[in-house]
Amino acid sequence: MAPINADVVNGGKDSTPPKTTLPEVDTETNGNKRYSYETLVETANFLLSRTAVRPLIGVICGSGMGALAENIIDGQCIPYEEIPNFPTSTVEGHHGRLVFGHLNDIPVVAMQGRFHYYEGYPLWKCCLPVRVMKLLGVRTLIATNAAGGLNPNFKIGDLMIVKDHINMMGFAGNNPLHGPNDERFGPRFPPMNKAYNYEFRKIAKEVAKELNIQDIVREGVYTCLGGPNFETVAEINMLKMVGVDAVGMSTVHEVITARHCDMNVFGLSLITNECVTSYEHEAEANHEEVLDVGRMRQDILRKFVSKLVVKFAHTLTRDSP
Ligand SMILES: O=P(O)(O)O[C@H]1O[C@H](CO)[C@@H](O)[C@H]1O
Ligand SMILES: Nc1nc2[nH]cnc2c(=O)[nH]1
Repeated sequence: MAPINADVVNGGKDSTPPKTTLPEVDTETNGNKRYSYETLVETANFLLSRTAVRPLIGVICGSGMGALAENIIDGQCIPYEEIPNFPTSTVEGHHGRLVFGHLNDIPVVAMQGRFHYYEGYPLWKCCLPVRVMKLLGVRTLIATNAAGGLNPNFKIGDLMIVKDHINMMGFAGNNPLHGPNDERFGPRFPPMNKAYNYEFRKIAKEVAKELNIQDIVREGVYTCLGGPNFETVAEINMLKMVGVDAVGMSTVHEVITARHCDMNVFGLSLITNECVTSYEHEAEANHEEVLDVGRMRQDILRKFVSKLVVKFAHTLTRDSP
């Protein structure tokens, strides 16, 4: 085989470097300059000028779970493209807008579309909306997601109350709080042993009974991997060994960011597929199936989350001075 001729690769005899189509980036930040507290205040002020709603609870809608925001009365939608400093959604099943309004009379803001690491955003940027919510006055975050089930007792379509998470990406040093810390958001070393509010988890189990959906409501440990590929058989078997019940590509970093700035957190996974644990298994995970299960469960999810919002808001009123 003839050797590769660098001149030909470079487009001829000209020794000037070839033109690249890649944008120039700041290599240290991969083109993603961190935003200061003041910049996020500007973003929050922009939103406050666009809506009269002053949300107490924020909801992040998982893949295919955007219908959660459809119960919002007087919903006022603001596309991410219009919001200063906001990233944009690139994943199917994520609308890409904030919806402000009322769920059962409780002022809320919902993200119809979240940001994932695999879209090319650093973790701090995936979590920027959480900090903006905090600046808007949000005190409780409900983070929902679609996830693959590892627990053999889980079925497709089950809802898993997140009891805890394992920050796999954090084990490798990739954390939304990596970098300089601004104490106005929270402390340098935030504790994480109470990440998912215990009282909220109890309330959610009671509400599940009231709605007679207790048979499909489970509780377990979630982990987030970077994605975008689904897992290998060996990876799933390893995750099972360390106690993971459901795996996805989101939520963990949002929860860390929310807890850092002292928000209360409730996490809910919709089990959209069974994770494959054997090489004989024919089926493969796919995003279409994930979205289909979201559609299948949308009515139940809407009822469940609307009721939770009211109960969670009451705990806030009770705690307020
Ligand atoms: O976590 P959410 O956004 O619900 O989405 C989950 O579903 C997608 C894969 O189908 C991934 O983005 C995974 O994270
Ligand atoms: N990583 C991961 N994310 C998911 N999102 C929905 N299902 C899955 C899954 O099986 N694995």
